[in-house]
Amino acid sequence: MGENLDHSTNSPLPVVGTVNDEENATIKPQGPHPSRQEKSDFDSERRPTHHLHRWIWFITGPTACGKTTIAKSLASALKFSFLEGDDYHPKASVEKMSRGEPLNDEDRAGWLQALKEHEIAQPQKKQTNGDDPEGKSRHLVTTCSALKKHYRDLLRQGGEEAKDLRVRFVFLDASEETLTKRAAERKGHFAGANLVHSQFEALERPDENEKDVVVVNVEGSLEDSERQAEMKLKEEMGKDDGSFLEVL
Ligand SMILES: Nc1ncnc2c1ncn2[C@@H]1O[C@H](COP(=O)(O)OP(=O)(O)OP(=O)(O)O)[C@@H](O)[C@H]1O
Ligand SMILES: O=C(O)[C@H](O)[C@@H](O)[C@H](O)[C@H](O)CO
Repeated sequence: MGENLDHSTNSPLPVVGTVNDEENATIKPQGPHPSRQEKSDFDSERRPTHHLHRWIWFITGPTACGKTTIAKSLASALKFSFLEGDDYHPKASVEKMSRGEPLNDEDRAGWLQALKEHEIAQPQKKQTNGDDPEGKSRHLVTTCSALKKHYRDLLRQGGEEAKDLRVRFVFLDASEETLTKRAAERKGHFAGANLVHSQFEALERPDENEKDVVVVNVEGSLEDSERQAEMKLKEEMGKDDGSFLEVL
């Protein structure tokens, strides 16, 4: 788990980087969107407007639902930047969760605000001609449990304030029993199985009015969950403007 920042010292936000190791460097998006012409047909005059949008996907759900695992897989597959939302929890919150004690709204307020501000502050990647010299996409996949609707509303607000942003959510859906088992089997994570029940007590599942939430059932294999999530993200981004976003 990455370094946890203590917001009282206003420490700098963690550097956003891409999950970009050798093995992933060769991963290409799963081919152009069916309606998409070959990249060679897309020169600057005809490039669709969707390049103007910045996408931020929040991978959400209770502890051990797979936010970090699936977010990293998505960032690799889409060549988006990855951000571990847990790194924004102040040290006191991490210690509290390590003891199996649930966070409350007050504990989460500063954390969510920091994530919201990062959404807006995310450095705008200069529009290039399709090369990506820095290897860092301006599009982001980030983890955030976002257990309650008003937490999600705060993050949505960040998107509205930033104007060029498309903020979307993936809710990783599994039973309390499954997540308790996974949390117990997980090694080296500050949150254990003793935190899972309180997560479900706090959880407000996204309702049918939250149209910007994609639900992924993660009861099956990890590979199946990752495949489902990638397919649903691409479908959602393609719907936005008729063609799958050319990710850098
Ligand atoms: N279908 C699945 N989807 C996601 N994770 C799975 C699946 N099957 C098994 N796992 C395992 O469950 C664990 C999920 O842990 P992970 O740290 O990614 O969850 P998380 O939601 O980020 O947790 P936290 O919120 O506590 O940081 C991993 O060890 C992962 O390998
Ligand atoms: O809102 C919360 O209570 C926390 O963000 C947890 O849901 C996270 O998942 C954390 O990583 C602990 O596992």
